[in-house]
Amino acid sequence: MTASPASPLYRLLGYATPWRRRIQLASLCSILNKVFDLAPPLLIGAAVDIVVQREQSWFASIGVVSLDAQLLLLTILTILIWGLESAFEYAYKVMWRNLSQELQHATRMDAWKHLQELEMAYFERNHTGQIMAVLNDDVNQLERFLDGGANELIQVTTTVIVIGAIFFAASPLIAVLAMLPMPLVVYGAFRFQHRLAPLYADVRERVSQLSGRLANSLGGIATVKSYVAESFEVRQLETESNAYKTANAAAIRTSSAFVPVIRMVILMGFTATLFLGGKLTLDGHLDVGIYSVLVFLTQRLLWPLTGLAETVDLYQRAMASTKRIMDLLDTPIGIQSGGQPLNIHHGGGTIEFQKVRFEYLDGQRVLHDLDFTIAAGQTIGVVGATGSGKSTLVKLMLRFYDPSAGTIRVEGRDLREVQLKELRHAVGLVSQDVFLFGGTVRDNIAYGTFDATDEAIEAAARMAEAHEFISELAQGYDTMVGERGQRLSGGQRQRLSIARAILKNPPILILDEATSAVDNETEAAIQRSLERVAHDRTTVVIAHRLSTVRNADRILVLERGRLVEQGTHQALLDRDGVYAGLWKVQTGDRHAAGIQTSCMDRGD
Ligand SMILES: Nc1ncnc2c1ncn2[C@@H]1O[C@H](COP(=O)(O)OP(=O)(O)OP(=O)(O)O)[C@@H](O)[C@H]1O
Repeated sequence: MTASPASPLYRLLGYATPWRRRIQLASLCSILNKVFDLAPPLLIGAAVDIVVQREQSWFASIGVVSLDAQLLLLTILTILIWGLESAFEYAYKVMWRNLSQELQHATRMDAWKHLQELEMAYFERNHTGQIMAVLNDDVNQLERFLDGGANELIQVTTTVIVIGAIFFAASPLIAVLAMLPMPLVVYGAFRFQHRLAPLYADVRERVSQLSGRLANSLGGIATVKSYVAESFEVRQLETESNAYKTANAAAIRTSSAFVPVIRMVILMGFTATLFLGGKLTLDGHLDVGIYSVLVFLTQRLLWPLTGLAETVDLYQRAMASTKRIMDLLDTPIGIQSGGQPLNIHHGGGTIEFQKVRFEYLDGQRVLHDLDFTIAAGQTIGVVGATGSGKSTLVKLMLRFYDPSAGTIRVEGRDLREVQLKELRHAVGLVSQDVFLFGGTVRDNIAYGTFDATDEAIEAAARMAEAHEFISELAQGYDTMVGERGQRLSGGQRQRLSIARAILKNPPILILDEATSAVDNETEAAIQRSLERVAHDRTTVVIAHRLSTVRNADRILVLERGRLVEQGTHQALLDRDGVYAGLWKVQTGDRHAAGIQTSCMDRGD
């Protein structure tokens, strides 16, 4: 994921621009609630003032002389203030909570949408579990902060300002002494925040490592079991979990020190108010009512400031998470769609590779200057030893990656210039790694052709020779296939994936080892259906079993990323080169094939 130098808060505010008005309104409600919440000590002061000063009280000075009227006014003010405090409390809670829900939903959905657009190379660089941690844990941290933390920060600031103003109005001298520790508190909070930031960034990173390990291990649970590696997996997770615990311990040590330190600093202000205010009152320089207000208010200052630690803590966690979410959102899309429409019709679909070179991220050259043309409507076989680059060829045709050099054209257009969605709509891929989604048989066939009718789905299944086994399942087309299609056999899964490609009805069909996981009988069945399907489309068939491609119009033979031979099955046999060698191996003429295969293994 990429990183931006701007602060996470700044980036979050930029992201939250559409919610700005509502954030301002929620902030206003938080402020007003706090202002009314701080008023009761003033009411107590007024009550003391009334009973001590009687007709010389502050209320009397504004014209309410009768003691009964003063008490009545005090009662009305109290009801009003408490009523307003409650009303604003309700308003800010509803607003902040709804905002937090909307923002968490929006960030998750935006991150997910952005992820869908990212190229395959991104998913090779970042593990699934790590990406999931961003979409779950990090988004939840942000939600938690907005749920309560944002309001806390606003209210603490309001408290300091309001109480500061009252102190200054009551007695500038005491105000200065009481407020003296304030800069220390704020400085302390920022210092802590500064120290906590990298610690929480570390914690977030550990969470994603942990989640990565979990996803990886659960994904390979059958391998774990078959290799009796359960205790190895437990130890591995223990390492990650311990790292998470240790990272948290460092953060806990620092964040826990905050409250005691701040409390001692505040104590200085409180004792100054208590002592100096008391002395001034005894000497007759300060009214009893005002003294009681100041003592109560210093208390009101104390508690929110100790709570500031937790809020800073929450804030810091949220910012560490925000950074990761924003980094994901800002990751540039490596494979950008071109603007031109493709408009391939059935029977069309010429594919040209012109001096195509390719390397994956590790920089190892996998394809070397490939040059070939597949005419529209032809069936082309691609064969070659394991690792010779056959599947890579397919990934380039689908633009999962772009070539490092050279050009791939479909219908004469450079793939980089055509609309990506149109290109991928035009290509149907049946690969050796069949992926079924948790859902019904019907859902899986209709994946990608979401508006297909039941009749069309059944017709595709019949063509893929899948209808018969589907009909025998307990719920037919409504049978749940389980996670990744675990409840079906490999051959059944493969037939569903062929039905899926048939339903898509693309002008170009790519079969990457489509029959590799099935028995001979199933292969024959699949072969029959594929011949029917390939009839009016450009078809690329990648196969290890050469019998699968012997009827192809042309066969391309790859060796270590180079196109070493091409021609029809018969022409290649006559040539007696690499292909002929492979054919002999597969048809049982091992002796004759010995020389050829050893050449292939060496890559000569
Ligand atoms: N995502 C990747 N990152 C780095 N290298 C890769 C990646 N995928 C494949 N390779 C490498 O590219 C080379 C070609 O792989 P490719 O999958 O295209 O071969 P293949 O001919 O389809 O093999 P097979 O017949 O075994 O499926 C191999 O050396 C492989 O290690």
